[in-house]
Amino acid sequence: MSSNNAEQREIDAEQAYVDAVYERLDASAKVAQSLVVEGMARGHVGNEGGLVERDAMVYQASLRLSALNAAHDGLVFGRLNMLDGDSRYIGRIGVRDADREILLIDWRAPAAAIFYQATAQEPAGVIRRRVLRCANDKVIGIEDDLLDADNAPDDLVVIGEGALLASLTRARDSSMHSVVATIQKEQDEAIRAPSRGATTIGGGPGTGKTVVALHRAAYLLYTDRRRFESGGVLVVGPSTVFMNYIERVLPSLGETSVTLRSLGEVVDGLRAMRHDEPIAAAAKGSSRMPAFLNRAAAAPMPGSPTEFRYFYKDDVLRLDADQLARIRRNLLSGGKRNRAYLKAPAALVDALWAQVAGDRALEKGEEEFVETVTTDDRFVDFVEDWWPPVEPIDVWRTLPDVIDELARGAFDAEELAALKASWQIGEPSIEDVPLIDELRYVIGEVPSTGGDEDDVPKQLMSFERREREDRNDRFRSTQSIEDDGFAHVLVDEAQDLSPMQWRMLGRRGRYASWTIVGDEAQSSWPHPKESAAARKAALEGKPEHAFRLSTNYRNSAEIYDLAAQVAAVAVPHPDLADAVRRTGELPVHLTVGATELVDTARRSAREILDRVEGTVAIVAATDRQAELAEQLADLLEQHPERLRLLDGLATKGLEFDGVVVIEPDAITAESSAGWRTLYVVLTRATQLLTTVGTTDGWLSRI
Ligand SMILES: Nc1ncnc2c1ncn2[C@@H]1O[C@H](COP(=O)(O)OP(=O)(O)OP(=O)(O)O)[C@@H](O)[C@H]1O
Repeated sequence: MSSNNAEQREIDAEQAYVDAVYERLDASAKVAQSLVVEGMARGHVGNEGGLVERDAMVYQASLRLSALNAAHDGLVFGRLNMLDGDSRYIGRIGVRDADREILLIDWRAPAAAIFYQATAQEPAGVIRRRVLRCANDKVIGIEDDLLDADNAPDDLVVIGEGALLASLTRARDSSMHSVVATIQKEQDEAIRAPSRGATTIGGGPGTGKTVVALHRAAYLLYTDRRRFESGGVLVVGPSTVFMNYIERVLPSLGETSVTLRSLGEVVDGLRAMRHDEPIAAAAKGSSRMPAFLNRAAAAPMPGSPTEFRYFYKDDVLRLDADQLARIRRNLLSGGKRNRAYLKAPAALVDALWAQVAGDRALEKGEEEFVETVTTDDRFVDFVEDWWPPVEPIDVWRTLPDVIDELARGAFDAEELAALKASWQIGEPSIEDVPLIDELRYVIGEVPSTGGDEDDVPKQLMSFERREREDRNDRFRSTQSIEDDGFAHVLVDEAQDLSPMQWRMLGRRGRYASWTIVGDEAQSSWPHPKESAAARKAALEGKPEHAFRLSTNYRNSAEIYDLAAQVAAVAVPHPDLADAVRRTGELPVHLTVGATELVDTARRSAREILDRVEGTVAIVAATDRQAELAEQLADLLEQHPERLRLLDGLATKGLEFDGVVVIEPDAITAESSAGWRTLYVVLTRATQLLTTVGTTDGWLSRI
């Protein structure tokens, strides 16, 4: 019997089992579907109890339905043949038969753990570990690991060369996939670590930090669904390109309830896509920012009135600039600016009443005075102009005008110029988002006029302001600050977070457990010490548990050997990984004249596109992007799905079968983190790497 025949027979046998599992999955989906329909019908009962019950039922059934649908592809992926003769099938979610007997064990269940932890040295009762490769619901291949040859029955068939290698050599497409079938032991330990404090996952490029962290999120949801689903799991990554790249992993593990945000989208209502140039970016991220923002948040809005006059009976009452400033200080000393919204009229009326001297007015008493003033349009208009409820974005817009006065020397001339220039653009950048968030917290929210403000006189409680029509609705925060907290915060590429970004995430994870993923050697943040302090503050004494992943599953050993030399220039003690896959393809460097640069890069990209099946990136410094996009438009248009042009920072966390780097020396020169960025860029390639430059200074330094 040929080995092909043996494999086909095994596939057919496995298919029969897989079919039975799908039948049960379909039956469960039908039940969930009919629960949704039934729940909807209950709403028609007409009483409130019926509605609550319906909502709960529809919600639960819909969740189950979306989990069942999401886990459909490749539902069954593993089988363990045990020493006692039993078989256990492992899948993306758990499935039972009509008698509640287990057909498929959820990969996160304790009974599935040995699928990942058993080794030939310690088989833990497992004889053969089998990975089923499926396309949709069809088994198309099998990869076996024989873990306990001594105890294997004679007729046990063993197919393939091991699942991991088979999966690593597969072509990359534009999104990350789950690795649930081939999780390695050290990765499994990080995935299943208890959810306490902060779990850090470190290790060099391509060691699976991202994919492991995502599987960990799915694991936590499985182990304590109530806590993490109701409290929320927030996954934060560097860019929208990166979020698009990873977005399919969790749904494919049956988890659809996780909030995925890039750093420019962490704050509700904001969606920033653009990075600032390095000087402005570093200044905005710096821990020198909060003090300035505090002052900016307290300052009057430009154009607010500096005087108020009011005629009452025989008196001319006047609040001049000094008096208004004093009232302002008092209001701010009592708390956040918007929180004082209801208190401002009372403070003003008090100050006015103190000036009343005329007999007619005094006779009528304070109550009538308050009534008269607070219902007078002139007063209402004044308060509206002097103490409007402010949106953080409105204060953010004032920053270029107030920074000279309010930063009090915290930034040097070069930084001030860069900050002002960036703010002139008018749209918030990714680096502005934490600033707006900071302002949001400093300014606070306008209290509801529910009537629980203690010391506000009755008349003032009903003091009504007119809605200002000119407000910029686009960036208005949609949720209240209280809604920001999550039960778990997962941060990827954490080595790049600025102090301000740590503060922004810290506010969302005060009561959360954390998973923090990073590799210092890949950092593009210029001031690591400042960031470390902000990280510590964000985690507020939570205990940390560190895991380190050691094997590079992405790069060929040939590519990683070169990249590791760049890492050694980039940082003193890089955390290097072991790349285990040799391809025989050495990286290529071409030195050419300036006029040939683009054509050579185009030719190299074309060659690589012909040689690999999957995706290819052309990477160049940020300031060449626009020009190259035009020059390479023909090629990019020919391969919209496979080819991308990116700058160094935008490649963070991504991977491609082939990479062409244009002018590596321009990338190292781009910022103080340039060498680390080049290290990131070189470690994106799984198979082929070509660098093209008019100089090769970087090669002579390594
Ligand atoms: N156990 C595994 N089985 C199969 N593939 C794996 C496994 N672990 C990691 N990989 C693959 O290795 C590649 C790198 O993984 P990932 O992007 O998570 O690494 P990383 O450590 O976050 O990298 P970087 O720090 O460079 O961003 C991905 O294609 C991932 O699917």
